[in-house]
This record gives sequence, C-alpha cells and structure tokens, in this order.
Amino acid sequence: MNEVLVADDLRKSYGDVEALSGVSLSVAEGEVFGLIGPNGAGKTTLVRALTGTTTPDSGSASVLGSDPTSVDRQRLGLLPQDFTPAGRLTARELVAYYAGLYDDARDPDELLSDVGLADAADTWYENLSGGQQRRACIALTLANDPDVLFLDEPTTGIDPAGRRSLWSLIDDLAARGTTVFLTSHSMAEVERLADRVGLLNEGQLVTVGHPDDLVAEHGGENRLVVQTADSISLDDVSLPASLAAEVTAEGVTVYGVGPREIGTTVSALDDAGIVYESLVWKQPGLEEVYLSLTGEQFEGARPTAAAVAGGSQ
Ligand SMILES: Nc1ncnc2c1ncn2[C@@H]1O[C@H](COP(=O)(O)OP(=O)(O)OP(=O)(O)O)[C@@H](O)[C@H]1O
Repeated sequence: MNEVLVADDLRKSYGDVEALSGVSLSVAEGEVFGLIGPNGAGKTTLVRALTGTTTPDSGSASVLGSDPTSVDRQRLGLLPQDFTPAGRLTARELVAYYAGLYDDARDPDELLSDVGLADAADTWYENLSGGQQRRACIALTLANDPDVLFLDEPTTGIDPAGRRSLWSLIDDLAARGTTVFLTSHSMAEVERLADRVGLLNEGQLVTVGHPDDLVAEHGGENRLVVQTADSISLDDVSLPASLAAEVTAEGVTVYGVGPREIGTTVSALDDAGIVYESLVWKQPGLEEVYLSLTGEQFEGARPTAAAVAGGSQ
C-alpha cells in the first residue's frame, strides 16, 4: 500500500481542551477517506495537523512522504471549513487568481464548468448564492490539479442536486488517482463517497473501516417500525424467536427483521388484530454507527431485555 497520508499518535491541546488525544491513521493513494464525528471532536484540528497549518504538541504527520510543512504545495489542495475569498471578484477572476499562484494550473473556465458554475463565471463572488460560493471555493482548490485533496465539510449549504454533482466530481477525481481526505456531517455523503471512514470522538479515533463493515459491526439490527392509531399490547403477538418487539409511542417496533421475516412479522401483527397506519422497514446505516459509538441515543436501538417482548419459539 502506498501511504499518502500518515498520522502517528498526534496530540494537540488548546489550553485545557485536548482536541487530538493520540490519533494514528494512514490513507493510501487514490483512497477517499471520510472523517466523521460530533462538533468539536477534533476533525478540523486533524486536517490542520495533516496540512501543516497547525503544529501538533507531539506525534508526527506526513503527506506524500514529507512533513506537512515542507511538502510540495503544488501537489496539495485544501478547502478549509470557513474559507471566504474576496467578494468583489467574479468567479472566473477568483479561479484565475488562484490558478496564477501555481506553476502549472488548470484552465479557470474548465474548473468552473467542473463544479457547475460555467453560467455564473462573470458573477461577483459576493453575489453568488451560498451553495454557489462553496462550489467556487472547491474550484479554487482544484486549480493546481492536486494529488491530495483535503475537503473540510465541502458540501455544507449546497442543495441536493449540487451536492450530487459534486459527489460525482469527487468520484471522478478519486478514479483518476487523487487521494481525498474529507470531513463531513452528512452520513449519506460519507457513505456514498468514502472507501474508508474514521469516526473521531473527543479527540480519539474510535473506529476506522469500510462503511459496510462498520454498519455490520456497529449498526444494530434491521427493524420494522409500525405506526398504529391506538396504543396496543403485544400479549397476543406471536413472533419468531429471533425477533423482539417493543411498544413505542407511535405503535410498535420489531427488531431483527430480515427481508425474509417481513411477511411473517406482518402476519403475526394481523393475527393479533393490530391495526396499523404505516409499516416501514429500516436497515441500519452509518448514522446508526455514528450514534451508537458516540453514545447518543437513537430510535431503533434494540432496548434492554426488560423493555422488550421476545418472540415465541
Ligand atoms: N484555535 C483554537 N483555539 C482554541 N480552541 C480551539 C482552536 N481550534 C479548535 N479548538 C477547540 O478544539 C476542539 C476541536 O475543535 P475542531 O474544530 O477540531 O473540531 P471539529 O470536529 O472540526 O468540530 P466541528 O464539527 O464543529 O467543525 C474544540 O473544542 C474547539 O473549541
């Protein structure tokens, strides 16, 4: 594996706040690595340590085999979370300005077209919508056709269609060998883009893995969420032994329901005379992984045995 990014026991404190408490990871060439975690978990601090914009208290980092402060800037792209360029330049002028900082840069109009801003090339940055501004910022980070791209919450404020087109752009970049280090609060974004995901919580990397593997390991069970008009009792519901059900404020949730058990479960509810308004089958995703590993509660976690009516044999 050709390691492009390496963090080794990185620690960084701001006064009493320990933003990074010994983070180690490595990212391979061409990989899209998604970093998730609650507000204040240390994601931006980690990006800053990897890009040489902050100095860790201890530990080490390397990018493309060099210290982040001495790596060839021509090969890196960085979109910070709170980046605001000059407002009284048009989108084209802005991109051309940033392209001018590099020996070898891409064509500004091509960059604007890549991020879906070809029609807004002559609009002042300050007159672009919030989502268009973010897209213009992404175009700037691509001016030098970087080998490694850091995107700190790239699609915040971008509408769903714009977000999807940027996801395709990131896919294309990764397919061409660009290594992408992405932070995001959108689980859908990370699930869609990342080859591997790291969950940072209180300065520590709690888990790292392929999204599917993390979901299988930490995501909990499939469940059938049943909404009923009236409150119900589970006394007469005869479920297969592998399933468990819980009465909720909305009706009943049945846990452990695989695709093959949906029919049996619905029949058991019908046989017990339960009248439902809606039935939704839910599979766990990265959101469930996130919530369970950060210790937050979420609807759909199988409750403790005492609160659950188990199935019959
Ligand atoms: N320059 C700084 N001075 C003081 N404290 C800081 C500084 N930068 C970060 N912190 C603190 O370090 C912790 C981690 O912050 P960081 O911005 O890395 O988190 P984050 O995971 O990126 O959060 P968010 O999702 O809200 O962007 C927070 O408690 C933050 O207040």
